[in-house]
Amino acid sequence: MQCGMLLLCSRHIKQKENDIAICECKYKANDPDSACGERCWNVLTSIECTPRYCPCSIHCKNQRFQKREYAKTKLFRAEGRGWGLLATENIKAGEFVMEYCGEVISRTEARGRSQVYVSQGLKDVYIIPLNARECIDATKKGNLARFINHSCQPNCETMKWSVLGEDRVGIFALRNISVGTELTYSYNFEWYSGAKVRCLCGATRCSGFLGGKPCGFQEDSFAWEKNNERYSGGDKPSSSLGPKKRLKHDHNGGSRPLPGKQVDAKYVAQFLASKDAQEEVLKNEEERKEALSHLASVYREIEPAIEDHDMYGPANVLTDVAEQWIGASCRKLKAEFNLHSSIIRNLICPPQRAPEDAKPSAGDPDHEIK
Ligand SMILES: C[S@@+](CC[C@H](N)C(=O)[O-])C[C@H]1O[C@@H](n2cnc3c(N)ncnc32)[C@H](O)[C@@H]1O
Repeated sequence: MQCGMLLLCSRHIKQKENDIAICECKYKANDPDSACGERCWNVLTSIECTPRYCPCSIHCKNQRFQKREYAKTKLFRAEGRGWGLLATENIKAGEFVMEYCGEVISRTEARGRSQVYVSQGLKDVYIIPLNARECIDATKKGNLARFINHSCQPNCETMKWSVLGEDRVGIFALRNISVGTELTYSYNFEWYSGAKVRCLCGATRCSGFLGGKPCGFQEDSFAWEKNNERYSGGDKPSSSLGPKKRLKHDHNGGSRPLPGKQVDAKYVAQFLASKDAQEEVLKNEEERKEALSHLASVYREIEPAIEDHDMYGPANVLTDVAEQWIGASCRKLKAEFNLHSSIIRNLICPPQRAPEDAKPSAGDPDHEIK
């Protein structure tokens, strides 16, 4: 199997000078936030400043991955969940907790490895997605972040950052975390495991199992193992906790389900009185189909970026990708609106009717054309 690089090591690819993002911050001694704080353009776009290029030089605060500015933590035995990680200092909301380190491998490699791990009887899963093409595997090589357990109501989250031109994943506090609290984040991404693991996070709104999102190679079945409460061995989950259906790739190539309820325009058109009205509705239906197929082709093009968005939030979607998606979505919505409004308009207020049809039958005020 081909093995990728290890994030624990410092640098692998030399970043091209042209690709270095340089912010416009100016260090002011009386304003600590001036040196690459929350207002820094790089911070806002989840990019770490590059040493020697940052205008704030040694004062730059936006090199947390590079300088390993981790929160203080310690391992503890988490009941029923193996090892876990505790905060040994107060951590403020938004603070960087630590990087998720491990081997960077392709998604194909991750699938292969996960099958090998399952066959070797390894129960704990340490593979998380890095971007649309790669994963981080901390099974054999990693840092303390590999011990952070899942919670359905987590106090931390994962976020993708660009560090010296490479994607890296960090754990960040979602809220203020006081000393002695267990650190958790949601494993709500592709679940690289052979079995669904019963969640013991104890949250009131616990989803029941680890790994919320369906993953290409994962079977839609539970591996019921005896005498192991962590692996769905005990009482069976209620149907609401049952396996989620995997999203199938639809005919349009998108892995997203398209809207369920659709008007059957051809069927509706036959009830319209005038030929003009029928033609208008059918023309709008054609435009709606075109817009839908355009949206599907845009989706195919930008699928990797959309997947990144799902994993790490809107901050990671490039502007041109977002614009393409919004443009195609708006076109589809507009076409749908035109279709629906033409149907309603032509049903309620037909443009013209033949004189015979238009004549209300005597003594029947309900049939009067308004
Ligand atoms: C990244 S490891 C976390 C560290 C792990 N507890 C250990 O001892 O090495 C992920 C594994 O921990 C266990 N785990 C994490 N969160 C859990 C939870 N909420 N309920 C049950 N098991 C959990 C599962 O076995 C999962 O595959």
